[in-house]
Amino acid sequence: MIDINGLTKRYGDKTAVDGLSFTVEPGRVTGFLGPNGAGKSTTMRMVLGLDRPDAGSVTVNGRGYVGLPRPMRELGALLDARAVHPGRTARDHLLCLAQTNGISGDRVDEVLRMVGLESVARKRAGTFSLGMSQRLGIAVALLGDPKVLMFDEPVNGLDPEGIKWIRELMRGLAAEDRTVLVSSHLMSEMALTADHLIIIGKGKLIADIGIGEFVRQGSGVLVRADDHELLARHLSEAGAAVRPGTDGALIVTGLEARDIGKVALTAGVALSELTPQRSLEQAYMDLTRDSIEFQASVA
Ligand SMILES: Nc1ncnc2c1ncn2[C@@H]1O[C@H](COP(=O)(O)OP(=O)(O)OP(=O)(O)O)[C@@H](O)[C@H]1O
Repeated sequence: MIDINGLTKRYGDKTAVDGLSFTVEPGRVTGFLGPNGAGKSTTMRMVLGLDRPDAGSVTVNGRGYVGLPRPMRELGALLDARAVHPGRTARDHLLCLAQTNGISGDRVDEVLRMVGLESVARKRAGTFSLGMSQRLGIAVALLGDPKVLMFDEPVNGLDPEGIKWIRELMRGLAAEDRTVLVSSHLMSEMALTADHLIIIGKGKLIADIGIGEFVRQGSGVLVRADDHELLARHLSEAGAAVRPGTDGALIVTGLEARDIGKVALTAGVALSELTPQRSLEQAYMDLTRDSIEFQASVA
C-alpha cells in the first residue's frame, strides 16, 4: 500500500504538488491521471525519496521508502527508462542492481524472460529503442519481486503489441494482490487498464474514484440553462441524478437528453446547452479543463 498524506512540493514560486492525499490499495490497478505538468512524476519521485516534500508525508507499506532495509524488494519503480548506463548490457545492468540488493542472478534471467528481452540481454542498453528501454525499466521494477509497483507512463514508445503486453502485465500483478500505481495522461489507456483512478490537476486532487463510477458519471448529459436551480429541482423530481459540472453547468444522469428537454419545457426553463457526454476521454477533459497548464490557442 502507498499512503500519501498532505504532500506538497514547491520549486521556487511554482507549487508542483499541492496538499495531495490519497491511498493506493493492493489488488487493483490504480491509474494516476493528469494533464502534462499536473505533478504526477514529482509525486512519484517523492514516494521514492528522490525529492524531499515541503510538507506532508509518504509511506510504502507503512514506512518511508528511504528507511526500508531492502527497498527493491518492497517497491519496484519505473520512472525514467533512459536512466541506464548506455555502455552496459541489459543483463549487466540488472546483475549490478541484483548484487547490491541481495537478489540472485537467476532472478535476472527470469525478469529478462518476463519482459521479452532475452535475445538482446547481452546488447548494450545504449543501442535500445525507447520501447526496449521501457521493457528494461520494467525488468528493473520487477527484479526484487516487490509487493508494490509504480510505473510512470510505461506505454511511452511501445507499439500496440507492447501496449497490450503492459496492460496484461499490470492486470496480472494486481491479480497477485500487489499494489500497482501507473501514471498516464491518456484516459483512453487507463479505461482499459485501471480499476481505480486518481486524477490530479495543477498538483491538486480532482478525483479519487472507481473506474465503474467514473464511467457511470461520464455517461451523463451536460446541461446549461437560465435557471439551474429550478431545473435541477424538476430533474430530481423526475428521477434524475444531478451534479454540478464546470462553469455552472449541470451533469445529469438517469434521463435521456430528450426527456431532460421535456422537463425543462414543463418547468419553463430555457436551455442553452444539452450535450450527451461523448466519451470517457471527454469526461476526463471536462474534469481537468481548468487545470491544463499548456494549452494551444485557437488561431
Ligand atoms: N526540478 C524541477 N524544477 C522546477 N520545476 C519543476 C521541476 N520538476 C517539475 N517541475 C514543475 O512541476 C510541475 C509538475 O511537473 P511533473 O513533471 O511532476 O508533472 P507530470 O504530471 O509528471 O507531467 P508530464 O505528464 O508532462 O510528465 C510542472 O509545472 C513542472 O514544470
